Amino acid sequence: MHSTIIVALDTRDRLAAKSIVTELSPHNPWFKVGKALFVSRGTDIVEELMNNGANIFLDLKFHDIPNTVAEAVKAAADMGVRMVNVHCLGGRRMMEEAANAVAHLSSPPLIIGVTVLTSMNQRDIEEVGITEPIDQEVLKLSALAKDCGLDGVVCSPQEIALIKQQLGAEFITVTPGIRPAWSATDDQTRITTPAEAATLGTDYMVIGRPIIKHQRPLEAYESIQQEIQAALS
Ligand SMILES: O=c1ccn([C@@H]2O[C@H](COP(=O)(O)O)[C@@H](O)[C@H]2O)c(=O)[nH]1
Repeated sequence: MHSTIIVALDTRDRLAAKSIVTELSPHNPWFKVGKALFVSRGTDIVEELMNNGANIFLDLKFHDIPNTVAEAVKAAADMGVRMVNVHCLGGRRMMEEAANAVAHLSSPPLIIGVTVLTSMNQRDIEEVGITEPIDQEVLKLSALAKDCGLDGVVCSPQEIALIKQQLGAEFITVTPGIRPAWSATDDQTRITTPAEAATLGTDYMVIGRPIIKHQRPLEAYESIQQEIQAALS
């Protein structure tokens, strides 16, 4: 069992992003480029990071009509990113076209479906019309994503066990909502510690503020890595 840390580069500042990448370079982690960095720095920053050898998760959470999402996924694959995501709520045809868009490639990016955002609690989802218990909604969307040919889902670490039990260990879980005991919860609600997420068997942990807002990002990263190793040993 192995859990890969993906560091979320949630900044609009190219130099700040580069400084974190350089500081963490001894560990060669994966990096996530999301909306803030991509909207301000575009494909240039992605290419720059990949030229330095980084594995990139392009977290733009595509949610649109099937043709538009398929074209966006193709563009992400052309860039050479290792992982890209779409919203499961885009539905079956959208997810199938996203998966089919890269199926012919020899090394396609992983296509991951976003289930229910880790910032949302039961009340939040009820307000937007979802009445199921949150874990059942996540499982339902995950099963649909798998049926459509996606490689895995973004979910809370609290839902890893349910997804792995019901959909198989090979179906990938990518889990934000990771908070070491020493860090603030921020806007996340469905959280666990890195040790708990590792024990539950997550494949990728997405961690942003606990590392990038820490006074010493390398120290934070190494402390989390040690916590994970201790949990798995
Ligand atoms: O459900 C989701 C989907 C994506 N995210 C993203 O993960 C990181 C988490 O950052 P933290 O600072 O560790 O909270 C962030 O980029 C989100 O956009 C998520 O949190 N939840």
